[in-house]
Amino acid sequence: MGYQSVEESLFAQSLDVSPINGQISVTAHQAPPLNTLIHSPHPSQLLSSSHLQPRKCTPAKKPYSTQNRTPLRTLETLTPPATPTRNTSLTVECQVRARLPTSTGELFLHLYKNNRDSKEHLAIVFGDDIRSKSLDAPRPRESEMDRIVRGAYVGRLRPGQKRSNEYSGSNNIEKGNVNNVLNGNALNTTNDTNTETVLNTSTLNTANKITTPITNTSSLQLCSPPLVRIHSECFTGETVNSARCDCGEQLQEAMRLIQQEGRGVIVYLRQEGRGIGLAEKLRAYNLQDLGHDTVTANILLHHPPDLRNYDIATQILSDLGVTTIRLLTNNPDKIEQIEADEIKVIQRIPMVPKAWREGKVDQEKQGSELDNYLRVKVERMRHLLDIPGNLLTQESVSSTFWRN
Ligand SMILES: Nc1nc2c(ncn2[C@@H]2O[C@H](COP(=O)(O)OP(=O)(O)OP(=O)(O)O)[C@@H](O)[C@H]2O)c(=O)[nH]1
Repeated sequence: MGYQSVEESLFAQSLDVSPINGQISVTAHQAPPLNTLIHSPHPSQLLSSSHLQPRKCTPAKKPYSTQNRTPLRTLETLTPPATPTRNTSLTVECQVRARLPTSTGELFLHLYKNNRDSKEHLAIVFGDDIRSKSLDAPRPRESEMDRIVRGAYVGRLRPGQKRSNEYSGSNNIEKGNVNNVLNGNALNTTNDTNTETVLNTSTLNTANKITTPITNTSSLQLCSPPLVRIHSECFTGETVNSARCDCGEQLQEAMRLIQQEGRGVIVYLRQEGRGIGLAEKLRAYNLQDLGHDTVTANILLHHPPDLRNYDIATQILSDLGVTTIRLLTNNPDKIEQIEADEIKVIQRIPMVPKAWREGKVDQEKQGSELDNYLRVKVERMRHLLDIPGNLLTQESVSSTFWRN
């Protein structure tokens, strides 16, 4: 990830951010507190904004001026959770599964626990034939009712049901396959033809893993590896409809596309703010309001541009028996990381934001915060998206800012 300006590299000088095995590795070297950085003469001389002019700074006992500010990042907390030898000790287990009817169809929400963090990562599963091995595996001393309550039942529950393997309702699992499911074997609909496709395409590089429009045919549903989205939590975009990013739209679109096919998975990872958490993301928003882009704002807060990793997602997919996939993403880093974990991505399906679908942006909305956010993803985070023609003629926000 290249630094874009002298100031950015100065702020980041306490960090080495370099990719190792597709992972970003971060090492801190005595990172000075943020207030020192903001008030230190050199970077601030480069700033036009009066908000960041140097002012007298007496050494404070606390590293931050705000009482509630979390302490400055230390070496330990700056290091991303993943290590180059990933996955050896990571395990995930589906704790509970439940059916959710939605306005556009039905899904099964799977809640996972893992031995690395205490977050409730989720798999949103469409289609009855995708089953969690860890959920279906029998547990010591559990009763039939225990199995039902944690969601390890087959078919649909009905009032008064007493057994977890009583087949009921209409779904894709034939009666004869119930035993398969109960034995922990997720049903495999991949046929030989498909395997061939996988072998033939496995040498494609990430950028070339493109893309055919999704067609809604029943043969596709039966033969194709499932459509998958690995989505990172975004409270602002998904819950309060922030227009700073396209996260809410992406989640909705992924649900629509997968529901249209009738089969697939959204792994919903609790790595808010590209892994820095909501509080830090909100601080980053304030820096963005001062004119910094998303990457620079992270660096100013002593974070790497993207702190996420996807090994919990790959473990969840493996648990669901979904190891060959068609992935909804524009992010090549995501593809590289999950392929390193032995998930085969045979097709990348781009997620083109609505605002950019026509190849040019509505003149009135041009230059919006969303445009800037998307543009930075393309220009600084390698995202595989075409910038609309009329935006290409504009300078990006960050370069304009630094020029002033
Ligand atoms: N630090 C930070 N995180 C943000 C910001 N805006 C959105 N996010 C987070 O970014 C994550 C989504 O990442 P994106 O880069 O938009 O998309 P992606 O998942 O990498 O790529 P796609 O698969 O193509 O969608 C979510 O965790 C959001 O909370 C921001 O301004 N700063």
